[in-house]
Amino acid sequence: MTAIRLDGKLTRDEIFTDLHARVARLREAGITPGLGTVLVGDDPGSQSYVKGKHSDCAKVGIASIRKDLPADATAEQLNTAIDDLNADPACTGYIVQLPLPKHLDENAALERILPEKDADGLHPINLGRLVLGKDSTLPCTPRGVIHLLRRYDIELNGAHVTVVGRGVTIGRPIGLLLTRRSENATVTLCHTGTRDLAAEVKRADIVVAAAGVPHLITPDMVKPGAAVVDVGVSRTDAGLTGDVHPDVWEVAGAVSPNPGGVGPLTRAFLLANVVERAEAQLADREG
Ligand SMILES: Nc1nc(=O)c2c([nH]1)NC[C@@H]1CN(c3ccc(C(=O)N[C@@H](CCC(=O)O)C(=O)O)cc3)C=[N+]21
Repeated sequence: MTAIRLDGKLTRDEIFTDLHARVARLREAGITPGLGTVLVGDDPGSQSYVKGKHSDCAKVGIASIRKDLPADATAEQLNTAIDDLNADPACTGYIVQLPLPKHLDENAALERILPEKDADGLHPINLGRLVLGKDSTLPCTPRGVIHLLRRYDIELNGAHVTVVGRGVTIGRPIGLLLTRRSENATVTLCHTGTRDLAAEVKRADIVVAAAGVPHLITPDMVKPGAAVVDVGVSRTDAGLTGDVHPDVWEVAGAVSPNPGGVGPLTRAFLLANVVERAEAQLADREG
């Protein structure tokens, strides 16, 4: 038996079709959504992600603004780039690409972003609103995971989801989304301190692997028929390697591969957040 493939690229294309139409409507009303990116340094992974985000923008008609700083940029230079985007009316939403070089403070950078321009949904105000159950800009990768599962009719209501990894971009926030009444899942969050990872994964109807450890999830750990979403990615000598061992395809009912799974959806929901911010601006203007 081999698992069905949760196809992130196909699903991304569907989202782009919808966004393209919404962007056209905004432009007719005189608002062009604009995505800004702040990239510090020349890490090849980050360079390639940022490039991908700007080429996605071109596909759906969103303007894009790049601010690239050298690896030795000072906190003042970073603050200036953030303040410029906060003040720029052409930028309706933006991100500071993570990770930042070690000498810069990521939390300080995230907090400096105007919450209404936070395209990542990682500003403390937006994360706090999510905890409180208020409308907020949602983190892109968790949104992508949930959209992909729903797209392939994988039942979330009552499902047991085991999340592996406690990072701020996925592991921490995805539990907040999945345990809302609208998703109604039960979530176990595992990390490097988890005593028996295999047992926690084995009980899951859905496994979300976001640890960044190559092939951490092996077939013996997976309940037959479970859905496995591979979010973690590592750059190895052999190329990009996900957290899920390829033999898991023989046991699982559905697998979201990496690459080709959640990554394209992270980018799609980044654009969706930018479009939604611009739509909110339009509603304010007309309200
Ligand atoms: N402020 C911030 N926001 C982020 O959303 C953010 C970030 N920092 N830092 C790094 C991570 C990583 N991330 C990815 C986005 C797209 C792919 C993606 O599209 N991957 C393709 C392959 C692309 C390739 O080959 O490089 C795929 O999975 O098929 C992967 C990873 C966003 N991140």
